[in-house]
Amino acid sequence: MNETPGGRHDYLLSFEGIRQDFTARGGNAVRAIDDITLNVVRGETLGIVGESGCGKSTLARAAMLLRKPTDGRIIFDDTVVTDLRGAALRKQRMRMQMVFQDPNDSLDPRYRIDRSIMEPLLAGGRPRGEARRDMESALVSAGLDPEVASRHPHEFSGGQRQRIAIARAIAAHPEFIVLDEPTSALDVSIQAQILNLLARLQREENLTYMFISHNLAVVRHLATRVAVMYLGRIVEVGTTEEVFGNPQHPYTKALLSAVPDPNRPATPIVLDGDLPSPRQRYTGCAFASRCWLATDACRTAKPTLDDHTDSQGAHLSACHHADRVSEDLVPALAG
Ligand SMILES: Nc1ncnc2c1ncn2[C@@H]1O[C@H](COP(=O)(O)OP(=O)(O)OP(=O)(O)O)[C@@H](O)[C@H]1O
Repeated sequence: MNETPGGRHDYLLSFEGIRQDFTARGGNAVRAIDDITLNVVRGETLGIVGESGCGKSTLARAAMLLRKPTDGRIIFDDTVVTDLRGAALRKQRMRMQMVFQDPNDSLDPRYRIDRSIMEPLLAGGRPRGEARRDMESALVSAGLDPEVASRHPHEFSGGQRQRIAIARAIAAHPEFIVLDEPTSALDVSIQAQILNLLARLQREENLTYMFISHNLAVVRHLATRVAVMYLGRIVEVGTTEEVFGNPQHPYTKALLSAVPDPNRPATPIVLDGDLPSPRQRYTGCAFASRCWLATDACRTAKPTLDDHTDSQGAHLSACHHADRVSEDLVPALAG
């Protein structure tokens, strides 16, 4: 089901039934992501939120074609990219880039900045003169003096290093960037600068972002739409306004309850019950063991992502009781 109005042409990237298992010695494999179908709309920032271990990074790595999923396919701009190999895969990878939480993951401490930025461009077939020009203009776009090119990463602060990592990502002129917790390791005072930089670059370069973060306040600020993950599945997706303002899944409601809101005192919902293991196979809803709305149906039938608005599929929730989530039915668990 499409979670936004419009057709395929509106989507830059689509996950279709993506599953990722990691084999384990003895016992069940870990199912890190489980049957994810999700579209990324051109020009948007799609926020991906959820607790540690819910599969956000695995989804990001799948999007970047760093690992072939166990099942399912990824479509980028009308091409099925999950089967690409060799030169075609390298060419595709130039169209998509990733910014990591730790800039050191993309900057080799032994290399000068110019080498770190230019190497992937040269590997992608860009002539040296052009690669140098792209490197310098990317540094300027990222708010840096092109002179930094001749220096090494250790000569810079964390915030500047993240600017360099962002310059490296945009130098390839990608269409799509996965931002994996890009500000989590930075001082609060620097975080806003980096978020503003990312927002400006998105406008200037027509970029589409997939933005992974634990920080819901930051997601609310930057994302156009939000997808909420729980144990490898998308449990809710919709516009940021809809998901934050009118959550339709109990798990989203619990996550949001811990975010300070100037308009109401925070009453965090404390989730009882066991968090199932990603090795466990279950028949019903993965959240049922912790959910205050759970009924027998939730323990036996897996809920699918369904539309819960009148607005042409803008807001989907995988909950048998989505229509009851907005009701104030959680007092027993409010702590
Ligand atoms: N290479 C791997 N081998 C085995 N298990 C893995 C591997 N990578 C991830 N997992 C497991 O898959 C699940 C999802 O992990 P993932 O890192 O994608 O979650 P996450 O939401 O990004 O977590 P975090 O926010 O802590 O980074 C976890 O149970 C994790 O232990």
